[in-house]
Amino acid sequence: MNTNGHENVIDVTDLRRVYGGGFEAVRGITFSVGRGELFALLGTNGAGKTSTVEVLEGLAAPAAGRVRILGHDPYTERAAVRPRIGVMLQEGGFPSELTVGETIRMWAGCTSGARPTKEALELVGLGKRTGVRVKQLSGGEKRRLDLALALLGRPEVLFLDEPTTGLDAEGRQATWELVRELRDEGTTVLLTTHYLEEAENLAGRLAILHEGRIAATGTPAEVTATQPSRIGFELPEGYFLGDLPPLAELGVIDHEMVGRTVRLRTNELQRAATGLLVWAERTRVELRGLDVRSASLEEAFLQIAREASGAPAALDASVDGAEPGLAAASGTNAKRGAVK
Ligand SMILES: Nc1ncnc2c1ncn2[C@@H]1O[C@H](COP(=O)(O)OP(=O)(O)OP(=O)(O)O)[C@@H](O)[C@H]1O
Repeated sequence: MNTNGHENVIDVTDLRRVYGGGFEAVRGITFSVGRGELFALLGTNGAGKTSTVEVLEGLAAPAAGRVRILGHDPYTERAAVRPRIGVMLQEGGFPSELTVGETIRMWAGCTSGARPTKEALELVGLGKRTGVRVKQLSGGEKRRLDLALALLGRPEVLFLDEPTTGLDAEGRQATWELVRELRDEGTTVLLTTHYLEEAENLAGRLAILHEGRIAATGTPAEVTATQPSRIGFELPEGYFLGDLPPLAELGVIDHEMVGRTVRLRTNELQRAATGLLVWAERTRVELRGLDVRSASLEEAFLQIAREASGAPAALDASVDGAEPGLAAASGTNAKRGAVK
């Protein structure tokens, strides 16, 4: 049971995974997912997402720690767990000479309580492709066939490893819609993705993995709230940073000025924005290009990954859309200061 009194369908405690040769890809992670929740695992390439999910799916044993899926050990009690879960691997391997219809019928033959194959294919938008050989499907269509196979057994728990990679925008939206419907029907979903927008749209909670450890976890709003908000504007000609109200008093934690563009970071967005606007009003100046924004999940992700690697925070990430760190690394004419 979790703290809300709901049954934990996925329970992971101090999980470690070590590959032959001794490389520790997962270094002690703990999280749980309640029934009907959609939990996203995010992380940079090689962070350990697939290594984690494979253990949860019962495909590999943990080196240490405890994993329970629906109350069972997915590795040693595979027979109890497998019929109740659906797995969409990152790379599904289908016999390429079979047609879509033959593939799903073959799968249905091995699945207890399978949905009608026509229904599963229609759910993923492949209803009209039954006669097509798998080798003739596009990459996105293959991903959708993978999803149809994962859904076939009406799973209580669905593992989706990068389900929308290779899908066009329309296919991605359709998959999101389907995943939302499944979640609303009570399916518990564990999703790994590189699309932060996908996690922001679908996940009730998420964890950001970095080098085998959880660097941040919570609801998307909680994770983004850990990152400072940003304000950017053009300082009018004839004005200098020193003409602004004392930035520390506005709750600004650091700032930089590149040309006439001022960028600030703050954990007190309303106070900082109000202070600046009151100053501008009193001084009768216009703050051109004023841009006030909370961190997005993407910014939070990039910043958390940077911090976890020991790199300094980037000031200019959201104001002009540059990749965080680029200006900090190369901005020779940038004046930058931490606000004491
Ligand atoms: N079979 C293996 N043997 C040795 N090391 C491996 C093996 N599989 C993965 N690794 C290593 O484990 C680490 C985690 O890999 P994993 O595939 O879990 O990351 P990921 O977060 O899923 O990455 P991606 O986003 O690129 O899919 C990486 O450093 C990877 O090189």
